[in-house]
Amino acid sequence: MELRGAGVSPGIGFGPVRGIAGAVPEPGADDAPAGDAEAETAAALAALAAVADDLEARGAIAAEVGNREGQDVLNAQALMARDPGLADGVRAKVAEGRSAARAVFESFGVYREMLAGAGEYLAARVTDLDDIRDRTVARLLGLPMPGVPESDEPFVLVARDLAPADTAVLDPAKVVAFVTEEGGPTSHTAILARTMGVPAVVALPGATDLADGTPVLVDGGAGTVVVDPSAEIVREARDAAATRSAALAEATGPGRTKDGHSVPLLANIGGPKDVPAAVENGAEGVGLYRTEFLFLDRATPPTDAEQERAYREVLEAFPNGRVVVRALDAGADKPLAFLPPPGEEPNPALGERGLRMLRRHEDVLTAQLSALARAASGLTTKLQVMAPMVTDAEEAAYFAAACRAAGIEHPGVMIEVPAAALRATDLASEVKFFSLGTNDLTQYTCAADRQIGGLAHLQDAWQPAVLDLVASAACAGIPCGVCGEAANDPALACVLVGLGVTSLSMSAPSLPLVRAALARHTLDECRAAASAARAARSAEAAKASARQALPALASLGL
Ligand SMILES: C=C(OP(=O)(O)O)C(=O)O
Ligand SMILES: [Mg+2]
Repeated sequence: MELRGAGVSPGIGFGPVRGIAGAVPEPGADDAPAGDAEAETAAALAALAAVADDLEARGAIAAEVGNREGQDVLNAQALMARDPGLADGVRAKVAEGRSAARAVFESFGVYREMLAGAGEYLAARVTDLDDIRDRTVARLLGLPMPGVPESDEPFVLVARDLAPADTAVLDPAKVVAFVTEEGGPTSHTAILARTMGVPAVVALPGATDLADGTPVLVDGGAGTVVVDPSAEIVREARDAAATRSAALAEATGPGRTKDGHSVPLLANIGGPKDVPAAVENGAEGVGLYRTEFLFLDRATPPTDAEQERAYREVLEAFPNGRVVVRALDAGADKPLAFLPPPGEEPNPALGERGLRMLRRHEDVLTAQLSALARAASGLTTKLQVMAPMVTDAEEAAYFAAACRAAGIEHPGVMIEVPAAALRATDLASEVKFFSLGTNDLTQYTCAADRQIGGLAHLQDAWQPAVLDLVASAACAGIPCGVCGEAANDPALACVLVGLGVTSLSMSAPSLPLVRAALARHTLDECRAAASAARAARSAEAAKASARQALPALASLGL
């Protein structure tokens, strides 16, 4: 049986399904204890100790894969599980006649209330506490562990959607593919999958009905999931992937078309931990440093020193290149605990986010820009800083002034609001460069929330209307890159270059294929593909006619 969703991260993954387990039920208040009070207490304390051990072991794994923040979070959780006050609470509840699981549940309840009422910082830790409680109760009741499953063998992770917290401890060596029921091509599950180089299919209806252990073959390029495939199908898929890798290994060096037109190929990163993959894949610099990962899952902003360190680490990795850092893009699909929207927002994507949020919290913007300026001082790397969610020239001028005040010489703006693309020449007189955020630009052009899987067909940067807006921004007279997910698609990358885009930034694993696709086509062929795509009347037709104008794609198995 073959299921079809949206392929968002190319590659082949084969393995048994492991689902993210659902919620752990509350143990009944009247559940009878299984043994006497002593045995029941011993069982509860042993479960707490086992959960703490397990959290520490997962922390060590997170550290091994370079995720030190993940390790800190898990170690802090282990400490909570080992809290002597918690153990006393469990003893007292068991003495009152509760079962081990119920005693654990109620003892956590006392802490939960204390934390929830103790101010913003501690309230944010309630989720961590609930996670430890659920893990302990699951262990006592013999239920599957909540969250990302543990497995000794590689597996295909299946979930409704993946939250950043679910993925903090993912070991890329264990997860051979992601399949999710929700999430569009530009959702953060998709972005994460591409960053990790893990094949992924999203927006697959019924994905969570796949039983644990079912073998599946995931094709993250085609968007298909073959359930229980024959050995021959798996072998063929792996052979095709190997042929493609061999073709890719041939394309090296800076990005350029067949006739030598230079198109710098840059990487999208979320922090210093993504730099090695960018370098390995030949990135000529960073085209989008998403700084919100530094601010995520914490109740206060990172300190000035912490920010400076994270920025400098990235800048130092590209002494001859450029690093384009995006100022904090909080709000909508990237909510931050310490920067909540000012009120209820029925449409968060149209609310206070990006530069709008930074203007409300100018101290956060100023601190970030100063940390960036300090991080770059004395280095040869070219630091460029851009603002997210900019609508008009006044906003662009505001951001450029803030950069200048901090000593940053190359301010730019993201073009992700249709108004900004339509009036690109107004904005171009205020800043030094543009970077097209095609994820949001597509969301806003097609009025299709990027977080809704059912609208995947409209979240397609091949939509001719999106291509028109790209062309409008690209001819405004200043350098104009693309850092949205559109740049990951080799055919679309050629079209973007044909539209006048001057650099492309993408997830590191996509660089070789895009480099190879550009190297096999001339600038004129890219221009012809761009014209053909803009002349089409649907995304599908645009893609089909562009492909006809890009004959060498077939030699890359595309
Ligand atoms: C690159 C973009 O930003 P993000 O995906 O982080 O919103 C975009 O919108 O295209
Ligand atoms: Mg965006």
